[in-house]
Amino acid sequence: MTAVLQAQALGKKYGRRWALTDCDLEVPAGHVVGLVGPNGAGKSTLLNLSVGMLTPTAGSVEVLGGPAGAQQAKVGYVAQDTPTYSRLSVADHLKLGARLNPEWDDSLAQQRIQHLQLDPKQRAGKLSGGQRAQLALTLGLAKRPELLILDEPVAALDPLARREFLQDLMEAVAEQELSVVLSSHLVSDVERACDYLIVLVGSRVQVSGEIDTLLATHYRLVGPRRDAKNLPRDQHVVSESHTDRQSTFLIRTDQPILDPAWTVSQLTLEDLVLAYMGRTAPTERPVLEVQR
Ligand SMILES: Nc1ncnc2c1ncn2[C@@H]1O[C@H](COP(=O)(O)OP(=O)(O)OP(=O)(O)O)[C@@H](O)[C@H]1O
Repeated sequence: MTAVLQAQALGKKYGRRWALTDCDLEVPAGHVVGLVGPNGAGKSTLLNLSVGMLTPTAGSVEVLGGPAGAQQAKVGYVAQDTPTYSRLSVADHLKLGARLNPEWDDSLAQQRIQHLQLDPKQRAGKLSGGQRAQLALTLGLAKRPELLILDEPVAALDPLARREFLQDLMEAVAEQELSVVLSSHLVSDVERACDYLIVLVGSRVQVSGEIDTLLATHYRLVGPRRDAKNLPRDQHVVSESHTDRQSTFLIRTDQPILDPAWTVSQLTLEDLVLAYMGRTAPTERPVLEVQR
């Protein structure tokens, strides 16, 4: 199956600073992908490279099997600042969407606008931030793309609207041949809506994969103090902490854990994300919001 997003040694530099480095990804179709990471991690940079709005400094990125930027009819993109035309009304935006997009689903767009109780005559510039975000998301969905890329789509929405929107997304993925990549600061949103995870910290992908597989291959080990170098070779340490007598490791392994000295437990998604987020140097330790 064609990867919806494939990056090889992808990098982007602004001036002297790398915003994204050595990024290798192969995201299969049919997923809702959660791209998480702290402020400044490189999420928007990766998404902008994926839609061809930025050109790579190093490596390459392909979307739906073709060069990024050459797939505009098949890719919907809602940027972080949910761009709309402030002087155009809600209805004008839908007309524009219909004119620009060959697969435009006008009944979906009209139904959503009605459900959201947006006044079609209202100018976008007079909408609240959340309403503007909803309008931008409606345009993205009604385009009927194969891949929908959303940069912090729900940040401006209230909790109920956020939940409903994520639900809509999951339904759209189940019903249509749609894949979604969305960035978020909120593990709870990822937990609710996503089945594939990419953790990006300090311009590097720390981990990526199907969430079920990631959860099935990560463990917390608690037991008598031990040095990480004495663990079996298949056990990759994600994080570790020690007291005088006890060690706690978060590890990744495909193999069973046979050592009876360990108390072994599964990780939650939040544990897993935070463990990878904590792998940067303490001075640049990121903060991830965990909201319920
Ligand atoms: N146009 C630009 N010029 C210079 N530096 C930039 C530019 N855009 C982004 N950066 C820098 O690149 C790094 C990654 O930024 P990016 O916007 O991709 O992060 P992000 O993970 O999306 O952050 P946030 O969660 O705050 O939106 C940051 O250090 C940022 O300051």
